[in-house]
Amino acid sequence: MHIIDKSDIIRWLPDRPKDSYKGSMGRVLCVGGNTHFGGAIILAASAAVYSGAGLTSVASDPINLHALHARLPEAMFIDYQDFTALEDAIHNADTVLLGPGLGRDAQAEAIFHCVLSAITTQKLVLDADALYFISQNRPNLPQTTVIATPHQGEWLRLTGLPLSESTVEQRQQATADLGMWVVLKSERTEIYLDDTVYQNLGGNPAMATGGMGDVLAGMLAGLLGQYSSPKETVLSGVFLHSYIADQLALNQYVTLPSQIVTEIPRVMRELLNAKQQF
Ligand SMILES: NC(=O)C1=CN([C@@H]2O[C@H](COP(=O)(O)OP(=O)(O)OC[C@H]3O[C@@H](n4cnc5c(N)ncnc54)[C@H](O)[C@@H]3O)[C@@H](O)[C@H]2O)[C@@H](O)CC1
Ligand SMILES: Nc1ncnc2c1ncn2[C@@H]1O[C@H](COP(=O)(O)OP(=O)(O)O)[C@@H](O)[C@H]1O
Ligand SMILES: [Mg+2]
Repeated sequence: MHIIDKSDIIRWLPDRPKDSYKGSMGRVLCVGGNTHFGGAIILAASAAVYSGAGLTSVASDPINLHALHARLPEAMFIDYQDFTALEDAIHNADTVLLGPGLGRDAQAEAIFHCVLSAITTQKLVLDADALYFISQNRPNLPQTTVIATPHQGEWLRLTGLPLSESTVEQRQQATADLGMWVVLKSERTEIYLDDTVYQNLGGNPAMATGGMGDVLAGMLAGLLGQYSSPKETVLSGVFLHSYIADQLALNQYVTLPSQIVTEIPRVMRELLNAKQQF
């Protein structure tokens, strides 16, 4: 197992080209947020915007529209019950995040299948309730980069393998069977990328707050349109999320997911400055 190394993260961090414009910095669509869990998709979309995505849209229940725009006017909005609009939005995106706050009812299941069928070349990040539907249905996945971000409960539901009673080799085989890259979240998050397994040593108990995983999923989606290598993006997103949380925890008993979000641009700039000094 490889350990994620800060010097690699710094080396991989992309410098925004001089001729960057919003359409070249990643077009992200975040799908989720039912009538109960709007906060989950708002946090994820905020993380995508603050990670530098050029254009971010949210497909969600209309009840979340005003809350989203009050916190994140940068995001565009689609009613996720309108499947024509949803499919159009997917085709206009280069990365889709599906799952935070989606719920598990019949409407959520229909949206889940609509998104899976509409994906063509878009990279796909699956989190939360999208992973529930994967574990229930085992649908065919699109032939594109698919990244799942389960916590231990979601992992157990997906694979039947308890984290504490399985080996890395068993987990590697399980991710190969799933046909996705897997970010298996814990206090020592493991990242399964084809034949290579990485471990992230960052992170701390001040992160144990609802919404923390939604922010990670949004960061991954936001970064995917900016890096040239999806593997380097996943490793960088996991590292940055915990690195920011560790900085905040030096002075705070608990680190709120929304505080991680607002720190992302500053910390990315800090690491880019370190890169430019070499
Ligand atoms: N502000 C919001 O709107 C939030 C909404 N959320 C949404 O709430 C819905 C349900 O998410 P849950 O994660 O609770 O659903 P799950 O039911 O998938 O996971 C919780 C279950 O997993 C078990 N578990 C075992 N190890 C765990 C671990 N290390 N971490 C977490 N759980 C572990 C728990 O005991 C529990 O039974 C999702 O749609 C999610 O996106 C959450 O993201 C929290 C914030
Ligand atoms: N004690 C801890 N040490 C390190 N990281 C933690 C700890 N508790 C939570 N985290 C991190 O917080 C995130 C929690 O994700 P998740 O359970 O999906 O949250 P939510 O669904 O509430 O958004 C993961 O990235 C996990 O690694
Ligand atoms: Mg979660």
